[in-house]
Amino acid sequence: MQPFAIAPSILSADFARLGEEVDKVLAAGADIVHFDVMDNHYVPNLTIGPMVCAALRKYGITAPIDAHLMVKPVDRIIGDFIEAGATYITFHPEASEHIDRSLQLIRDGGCKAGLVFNPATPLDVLKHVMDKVDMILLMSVNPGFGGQKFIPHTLEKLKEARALIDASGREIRLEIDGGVNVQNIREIAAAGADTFVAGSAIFNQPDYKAVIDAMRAELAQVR
Ligand SMILES: O=C(CO)[C@H](O)[C@H](O)COP(=O)(O)O
Ligand SMILES: [Fe+2]
Repeated sequence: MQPFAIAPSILSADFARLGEEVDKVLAAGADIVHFDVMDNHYVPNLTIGPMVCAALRKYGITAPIDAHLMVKPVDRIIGDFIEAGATYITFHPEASEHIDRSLQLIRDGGCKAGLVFNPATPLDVLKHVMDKVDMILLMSVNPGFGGQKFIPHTLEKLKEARALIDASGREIRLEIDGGVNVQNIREIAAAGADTFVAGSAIFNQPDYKAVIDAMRAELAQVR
């Protein structure tokens, strides 16, 4: 199993001061920067794109950037995120005509590739592409907005994904995204997640370090 990682979603950061916000959350102990890309087509919201990812790299952010693409069709934008310095690039199977090809495009660009599953999307396709994924991201809300409530059914799905990862023997991160907070992170980790996206739970509080420390204290009770 991968070491636990906390990945603040900058969707809930102050976009007018984005560089400072990312610096601040990394100084507070975050491991990965979760970067939500929404296209007002695949999801009903519009956020940030590869130029902002490149700007964060230019500003000096060296931490891993986890680009969560909620974009359809996805293939055309993959190259832009590779160029922009993303570390992980994940996409939804519904947003790709050729899932294997999209994963290969990401890997050929030197990035880590991942698939994202909405709450009602089954994990079936995974068995055909397990050798090409470095991350499996389970959505615990319907994608499009921050600040939604965690869907409890996702805990069962996490156990299913954890079993598939363990059986594969590969080093694959199991990430959870949506409604994660200090109160539920321990149960989510116990169900098999190792990478925790949290947007509103961190950025809506004045002291990011206090939230991240509290999350780590919960995680320390799992392993
Ligand atoms: O992908 C997302 C929404 O589509 C976001 O990453 C997610 O919602 C994080 O926000 P919060 O922690 O506030 O739920
Ligand atoms: Fe996300």
